[in-house]
Amino acid sequence: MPLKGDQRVPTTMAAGDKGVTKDKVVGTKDRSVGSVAAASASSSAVAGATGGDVTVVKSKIVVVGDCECGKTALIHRYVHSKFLESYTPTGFDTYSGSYSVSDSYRIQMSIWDTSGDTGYDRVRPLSYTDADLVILCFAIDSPDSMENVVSKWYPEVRENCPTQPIMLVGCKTDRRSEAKNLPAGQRRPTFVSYDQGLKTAKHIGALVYSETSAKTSQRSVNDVMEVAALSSAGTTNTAAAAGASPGCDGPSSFRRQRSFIRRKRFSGLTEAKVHLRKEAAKSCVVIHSLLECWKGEKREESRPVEETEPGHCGHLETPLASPESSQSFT
Ligand SMILES: Nc1nc2c(ncn2[C@@H]2O[C@H](COP(=O)(O)OP(=O)(O)OP(=O)(O)O)[C@@H](O)[C@H]2O)c(=O)[nH]1
Repeated sequence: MPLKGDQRVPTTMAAGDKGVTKDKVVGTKDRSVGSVAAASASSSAVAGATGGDVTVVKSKIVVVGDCECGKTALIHRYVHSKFLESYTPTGFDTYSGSYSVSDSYRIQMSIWDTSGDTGYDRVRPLSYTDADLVILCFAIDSPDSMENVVSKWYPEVRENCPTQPIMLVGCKTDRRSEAKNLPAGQRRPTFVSYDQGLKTAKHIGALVYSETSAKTSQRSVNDVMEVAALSSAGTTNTAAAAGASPGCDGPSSFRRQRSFIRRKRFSGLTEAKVHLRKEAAKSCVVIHSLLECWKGEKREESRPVEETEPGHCGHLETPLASPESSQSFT
């Protein structure tokens, strides 16, 4: 069954609101390559658009990591504010979320849940197409899943997303406290420590390292997704918006912002949020001016020929393309 298009996005939201559209918009367990490619094509809309006074930027976030490490539970908790106790192996699923940076700037996320199963190793790479950011997960109660971050996931991500930011997320932190209450004599599982996670994040050049519990901490999950939204919107989208306007030079502030996100390593989510919010506000201004510039050019282009080139046959004025159609320039 092919993946369907999305998506419902609220038109008004408080600034800084995580503003999630709590709809799982696509819920297939489709394993066919074709449907993934189709979805990829439809979600490659990463250009900026203005809807009324609100600048909407689309971003694609891909979530990867070992089987059962907690990817689906993390996304589900964010989108539906509920912990998913049961385990159902994922094929490919996409979810939508919307994050309001300010009253006039919204990031519309397409969140791609993938399977950690090796059976999907040849198909999964299709999910990375047009990704703006990758969330790489492991479970803190599974040292193997962290080893696989370095030996399997990082190489796969870099092969398919050579420059996109990566966030490293250690899932299931509640298991640490759970283990403290184990009856005496019962074997305590081996955990990945916070420092080990941080070290791995540095090793792979991740933007930030964070630990979450989809079971007990909505806040930790929201923080991760907020930083993901802000950093994803600061990378490819601004490039797409710049590309939407071939005649307008990409402003230097836009280039600075992209390189800032690619260079930056944050010590934690709080620091990441503060910096990324500032950068996001700047990028909103940049995107808005690029779109205005592009619209101006379209107006110019669509003037009847005789106005500018006497002697040629005139042509009918073509209607102004909607901002969304700027995607075709990306
Ligand atoms: N205690 C605890 N369990 C969790 C947490 N997150 C996920 N789980 C459980 O771990 C199991 C696997 O979680 P999923 O989120 O489905 O795993 P996944 O990474 O999406 O797995 P695949 O679809 O196979 O790639 C489920 O039974 C979840 O309930 C968590 O934060 N704490």
